[in-house]
This record gives sequence, structure tokens and C-alpha cells, in this order.
Amino acid sequence: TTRLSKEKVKITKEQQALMKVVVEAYNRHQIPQDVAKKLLQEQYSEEENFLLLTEMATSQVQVLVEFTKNIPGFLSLNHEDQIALLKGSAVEAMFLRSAQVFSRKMPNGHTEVLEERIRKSGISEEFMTPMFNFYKSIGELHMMQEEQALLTAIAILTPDRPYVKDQQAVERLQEPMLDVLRKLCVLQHPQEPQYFARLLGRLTELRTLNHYHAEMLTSWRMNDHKFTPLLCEIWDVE
Ligand SMILES: C[C@]12CC[C@H]3[C@@H](CC=C4C=C(C(=O)O)CC[C@@]43C)[C@@H]1CC[C@@H]2C(=O)c1ccc(O)cc1
Repeated sequence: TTRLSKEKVKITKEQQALMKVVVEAYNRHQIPQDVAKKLLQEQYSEEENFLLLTEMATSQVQVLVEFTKNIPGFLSLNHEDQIALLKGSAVEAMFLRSAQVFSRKMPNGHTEVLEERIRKSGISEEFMTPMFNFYKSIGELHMMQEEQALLTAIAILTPDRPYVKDQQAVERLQEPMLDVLRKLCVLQHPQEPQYFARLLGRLTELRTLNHYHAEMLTSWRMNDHKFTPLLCEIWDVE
């Protein structure tokens, strides 16, 4: 018989407070409704789809910056390191976000329209498959919003991003997030002791998407697609 680990797991007061700040920040920053509404209105050319996704990506980067500024301790990091963390995690945060959007059935069929537009926006098949596989693997976890918010903060606070100077300082911020996420998983999924490990496994899968994403940007550029200044800055294109 499997012995259920009756490990006494308790989330402390300060861990509750940390989680509250991160979850509120995560929920507060959403892309503006008018952008989401365009998804349903604009016509379906490849060009139009790319422009819509570019607008959504640009808006999502702004949302990401606001969310990150609310992560306790982030603003006290070395400024260059703050930029290095944002640039290093932008793609992952976006794919986590879009995975959550796809796994939560969005109101009035946005999800289908969004998927349709992504599939017809000039992204090559070889990237489409891993992207939608990732969406499926996140969807199967049925993550709670607390887990989504913490996992996004943990991805942003990855110490070994390129050009991060003070990795220890980033580790000191990431560890408490990992601790509270681990406890949350034990408390919310007592029947699934491996749930926390599965969540972290998604972060590893996310990293592989970084590589595909760079290819995606290159192929768009080859077909003379234009990005916004903010996207050029965060992804060092053009
Ligand atoms: C990541 C992405 C841009 C951002 C989109 C995501 C699909 C769904 C989303 C849902 C959002 C919400 O409902 O809050 C916010 C925007 C995001 C997260 C797109 C899939 C591919 C695209 C992309 O990589 C891309 C990159 C550069 C571009 O110029 C255009 C697209």
C-alpha cells in the first residue's frame, strides 16, 4: 500500500502574504479588452492575424513588466539584472500565459478564434506542433490561478538567464516562491504527490520553446514582417 506522506504542511502567514501579492498582480494585469475583442472582428488574412498577434504580444510585454515590478524584492535587484530577467523570461511568460488562456475555455469562443489566427499567421508547422503540445500539457494540469501566478513568477526569477550578474540575489527571491508553490501543491493535490514535480517539468518544456520562438521571429522577419519597438527591444531583433 502506498503510505501517503502525512508531512505536516503549513503555509505560514508571510507565505500567505507573498502569494496574495503575486496572485493579485497576476490577475490585475490583463491585456485590454479592445485588443481581445479585435480577435473576433478583424478578417482572417495571414497579414491581419500577424498584426493582431503582434499587438497582443506588445500588450502582453507591458503586462509582464507591470506584473514583474510587483514581485516582492524584484525592484531591489541590480537594474541590469532586472532587464536580463525580463528579456530572458518574456517568451516563457507569454507561452505560460497563452497556455492558461487555452486551457481555461475563454468566454464566447475566443479560444477557437485565437487558435485559428495563430495557425494562420505565418508560423511554420515545425513550431506549431510543440506550441500546441505545450498548451495541451498545461491544460491537463488544470492549474489553479495561484499556481499559474507563482509558476510565472518562478519562471521570471530564473537565476541562470544570460547576462545575470548577481544570481544569488535572484535565487533568494525565487526560493520562497518555490517553497510556497510546493506547499500549495501538497495541500491542493494530496492525491498527487508528484504534482509539484510535474509543474516544474513544464518549466523545462517551456525552455525548449525559446529556441523555436527565435526561429519563428527569424522566419517572420524573412517574410518582411515588422515588429513593434518594444518587441524588438525585448527580443533583440532588428
Ligand atoms: C506568444 C504570442 C503573442 C502573445 C499571445 C500568444 C497567444 C495568446 C495570448 C493571449 C493573451 C491573453 O489572452 O492575455 C496575451 C497574448 C498572448 C500571450 C501568441 C502565440 C504566438 C505569439 C508570438 O510569439 C508572437 C511574437 C511576435 C509577434 O510579432 C507576433 C506574435
